[in-house]
Parts: sequence; structure tokens; C-alpha cells
Amino acid sequence: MNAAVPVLEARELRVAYGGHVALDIPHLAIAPGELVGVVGANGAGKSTLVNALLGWSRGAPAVSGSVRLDGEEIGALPPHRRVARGLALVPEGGAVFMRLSVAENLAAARPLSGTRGRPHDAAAIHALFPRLAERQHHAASALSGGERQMLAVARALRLGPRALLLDEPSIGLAPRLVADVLRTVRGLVGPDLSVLLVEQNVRAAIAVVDRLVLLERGRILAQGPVAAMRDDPRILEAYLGEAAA
Ligand SMILES: Nc1ncnc2c1ncn2[C@@H]1O[C@H](COP(=O)(O)OP(=O)(O)OP(=O)(O)O)[C@@H](O)[C@H]1O
Repeated sequence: MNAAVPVLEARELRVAYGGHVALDIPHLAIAPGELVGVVGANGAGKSTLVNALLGWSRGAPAVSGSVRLDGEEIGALPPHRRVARGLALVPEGGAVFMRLSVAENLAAARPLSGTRGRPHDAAAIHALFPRLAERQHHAASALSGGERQMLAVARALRLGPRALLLDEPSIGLAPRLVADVLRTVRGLVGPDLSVLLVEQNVRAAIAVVDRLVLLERGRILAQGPVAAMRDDPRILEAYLGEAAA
């Protein structure tokens, strides 16, 4: 695979509810081995973006634009076929079967056939998330918020995706756990897996991502390598907003 070809690339991606444009992204690309953070205020369009990349939306908006995975156009495919190509989404709040055990939840996520990604088997999952190994016979409903989030990420990794979309994996977690979860996310990223991470906590995102995208009212206000973005006044504003909250 040519290293110059983005793993995930969107062009002219637009989502509109009636006259209200919720998302308008001329271009967004994620390189192989890259962890890209998406930050922005409530309602900025972060969830709309990751959902649109997967081809899913709340309600019935008009969606248009191109989405490419490893250079192949997937923008016209329904979500399950995008997943089959190697694009996985862990939605806000995770996606697990509450009545099933941890082990059953993992077994229900089948590795994709022919993926260029690396499907994680149970041993790899347990090495990454020892807590899930300890809790494998417990129902998902009995897990803590953080453990459930780990399970949702682990289920996505079972597939062997090329690109993983994570919508606020740290939401609702204690500050200490937020850093843990994001460090784990950082550890997942490598030549066969790129990650787009939506994160409300700008400070926590800056600590782990390679590149940051700042969304405002559905548009990219600024983006760039984290070293440059951390001094961007617009990011500092977000920081200060956070500090004041
Ligand atoms: N079903 C819908 N109908 C109408 N407007 C919608 C719908 N879903 C989302 N929107 C609008 O799209 C915009 C973006 O919402 P989105 O949920 O993507 O924001 P977000 O950045 O993820 O916010 P948060 O951090 O609060 O989750 C908002 O203005 C929202 O009101």
C-alpha cells in the first residue's frame, strides 16, 4: 500500500437537515498510523462527522460527498458494507449487548474476512484490557462505564478494522480514567490501524493525538499537527472555556 494514500479520506462531505447545514467538510484525510483528534463545542458536528463517515445518520438528513477507505470509494455504501471494508465506529456510549457476558460480547464480533487490518483475538484483547479478562463472565450491564467503553472498543478491534472512529470514548469517566482510556487508544494506533477520535476534553486529546481538527458549526475552523495547534488561539480559547467550566 502506497504510504501517500490516506487510510480514510472525505471530500465535500455534507449533511443537511432541511435548510440547516450540520456538516460541511471540503477535505479531511487520515494517514496510515495516524491518530487524529476532533474537538469542538456541543453541537459542533463531531458525531455528525463520524456517523457520516460510516454512512449513518440520526433522522433523515441530505448527505452527500465522497468517502474513501484505502483509496477505494465507499461513500455510496450502507454502513454494514463500509464496516465489511474495514471501517469501524464505536458510537458515543459504546455499543455492547447488555445482557450478554463480556466473553459473549467479544465472540459476537467476528473478524472481517479479507481485511487489511489486524483482527484481535481473545488473547490480544485480554493483553490490551486485562480488566476485561478478569470480568469475562460478567454481564456487560454489570460493568462500570469505563469497562463497558473498553468492551465496545475491544469489539471493534475484533473485526480488524483499518480505520477506527471513536466517538467520545472518555465521556462520563473520572479524569484519571480519561487519561488511561486515551493512552490505550494511542497504543492501538500503528501501521495497520488509524484512528479518528472525537474528544470533548481538548487537553486530554492534545496529550495523545498526532493531529487536531477543530470543528465549529459543522465546519473545520482549524486543523494541523498537535505541536502547532496547541498554541493556536482558537484552541487556547477552548482550553480556557474548559478551565472556566
Ligand atoms: N436528527 C437531527 N435533526 C436535526 N438536527 C440535527 C439532528 N441530529 C443532529 N442535528 C444537528 O446537527 C448539529 C451537530 O450535532 P452533533 O450531534 O453532530 O454535534 P456534536 O459536536 O457531536 O455535539 P455533542 O458534543 O453535544 O455530542 C447540531 O446543530 C444538531 O442540532
